[in-house]
Amino acid sequence: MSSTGTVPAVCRHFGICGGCTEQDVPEQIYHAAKRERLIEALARAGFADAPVAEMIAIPMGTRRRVDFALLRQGGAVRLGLHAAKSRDVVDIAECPLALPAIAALIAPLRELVAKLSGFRKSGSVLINALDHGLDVSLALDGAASAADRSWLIAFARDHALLRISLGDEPVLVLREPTLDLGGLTVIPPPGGFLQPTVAGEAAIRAAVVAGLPGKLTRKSWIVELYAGVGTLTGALAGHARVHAVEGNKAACAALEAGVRQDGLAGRITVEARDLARRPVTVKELAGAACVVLDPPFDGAGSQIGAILESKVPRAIYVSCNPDVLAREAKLLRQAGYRVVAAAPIDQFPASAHLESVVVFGK
Ligand SMILES: C[S@@+](CC[C@H](N)C(=O)[O-])C[C@H]1O[C@@H](n2cnc3c(N)ncnc32)[C@H](O)[C@@H]1O
Repeated sequence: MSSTGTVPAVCRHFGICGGCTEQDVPEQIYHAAKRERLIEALARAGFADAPVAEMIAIPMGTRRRVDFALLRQGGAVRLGLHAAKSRDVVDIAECPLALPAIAALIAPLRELVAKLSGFRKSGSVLINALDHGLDVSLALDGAASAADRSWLIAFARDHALLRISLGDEPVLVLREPTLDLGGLTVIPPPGGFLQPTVAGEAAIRAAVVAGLPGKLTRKSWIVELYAGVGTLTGALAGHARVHAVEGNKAACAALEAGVRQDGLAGRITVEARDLARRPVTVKELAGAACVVLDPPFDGAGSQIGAILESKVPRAIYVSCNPDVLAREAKLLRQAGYRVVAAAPIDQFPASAHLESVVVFGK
């Protein structure tokens, strides 16, 4: 999207920080250009007249997952996002994209990591806002000392965090870090993947549920691929039985525990599986009413083949990469699918990134 520079950017770091490259584009032009990216991706796949809905807008100040980079340079610590197309860390004083509670931690976190002997030169700090507060996980490039752990504990108490962790190891849990995923409550692993905004997540969920086949019965079942911690799983289970497949073991364990805790074991089965190395097969897909897939940025790759060969009448594709979507949608068209609905969602406000949900039917 080309910047027109006709509205003032809201952040003082605009133009340097690589996070929000489109802040100065007037809203209407920005939303139209993003929707156009989905129209264009589907046209490239051979769906020239795909029914693409209006853009679902997400406001600034709502991002609930932020991964800040850390760099120690001389005596100072830089904390922020990378500069555009660079490994340089832009030291930030504000982040209007993030939830205010996350932005308020920027300065205190910088002070905290400066004191840590386990932080030598580079690292990162991932903040997830969950139902009742913030979950913070630090990745450092050295071994944390006992004193470092004491600093982390004091920081978590001072800022009333839910949990503070070193990588995936919790150092202190002050309150159960729960997350309501619309029909299922889970405790995500430290730093685990979450959709970046709550409103965007709800929009994805609504578009996926709206795309389900009309004639589902209690006995129908859905195969959900790349399920994460279950962002869509609980909502899907309200309509059919779900077999949820995910490659990250910690995410699977979180989802499985949530399913048991919420008494959904009769509706949802969970499988830890690397879909790149061991895709779900045509045989395993046989009889499913629908396959829902939400692959990582580089797409479903080798998993697509079995979907193409299967007789699954409906495939709902959640995408964060329009170029890969174009490639994989073309294969779906060649296998006899048409586009039933397509929804662009501004899950990454003020950036060129686009999230979309495309419903394919045979
Ligand atoms: C875009 S996220 C979507 C997660 C979930 N549907 C959500 O909305 O939160 C992609 C998911 O794919 C998983 N993943 C990546 N590569 C995978 C693979 N080879 N096999 C299985 N899962 C994989 C990631 O762990 C991540 O949970």
